Amino acid sequence: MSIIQQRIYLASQSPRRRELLKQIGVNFEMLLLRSDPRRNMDVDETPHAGEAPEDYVKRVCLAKSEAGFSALRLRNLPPFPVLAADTTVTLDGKIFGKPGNAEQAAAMLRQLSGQEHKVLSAVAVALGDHVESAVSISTVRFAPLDDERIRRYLLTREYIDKAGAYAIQGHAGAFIEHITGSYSGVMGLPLFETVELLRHFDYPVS
Ligand SMILES: Cc1cn([C@H]2C[C@H](O)[C@@H](COP(=O)(O)OP(=O)(O)OP(=O)(O)O)O2)c(=O)[nH]c1=O
Repeated sequence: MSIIQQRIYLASQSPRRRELLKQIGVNFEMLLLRSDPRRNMDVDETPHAGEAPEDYVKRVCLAKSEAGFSALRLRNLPPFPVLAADTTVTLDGKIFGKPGNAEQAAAMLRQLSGQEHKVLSAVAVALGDHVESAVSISTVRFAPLDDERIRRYLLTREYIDKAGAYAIQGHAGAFIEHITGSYSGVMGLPLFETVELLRHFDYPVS
């Protein structure tokens, strides 16, 4: 007989992931790894040389969920499943993480302009040695963006903290001519894959 898990932890600082989980009625608690002074579990988010984008996003996501589960142990919290995610944008094999400043954001948006890119979102759940993950891949085609449009977008500051320097759920929604895949995945947490994984951990999702 399987045990029904009534609670999960979300190991994420991302407000988008919180919103998306709430949207589907998942009962979760936040696990803010970076706020734990005892931990030295910073996840290595630097792409390794020659690492394929899909391998990269999966590796980082698994590392976040495993670091999250270790943090539970350190804090003597009850061992419920820990969910984590990672999102990256990729164009021509290049990985676009979060821009460090407005110039980097502008450079990313100029490259995405008029092109089709992929958004990879990995989700992972860890409960001790039981760790599972899935990757959602979406294709997004941007309209051509001239410098003036990019300049105005940067003024919204919505590029901050977003992979690829844009947020589909904000003003950049108007840049998108076409998308195939998962809207929630582009936003940071692919809900279909998330629910599938949670079921494997006996978490009841309607
Ligand atoms: C492409 C895109 C990304 N994003 C966001 C989702 C992620 O929060 C962020 C990518 O960064 P991540 O490194 O995946 O996550 P994070 O650092 O924000 O949060 P965590 O604590 O879980 O590691 O980009 C959007 O909100 N909308 C979009 O359209």
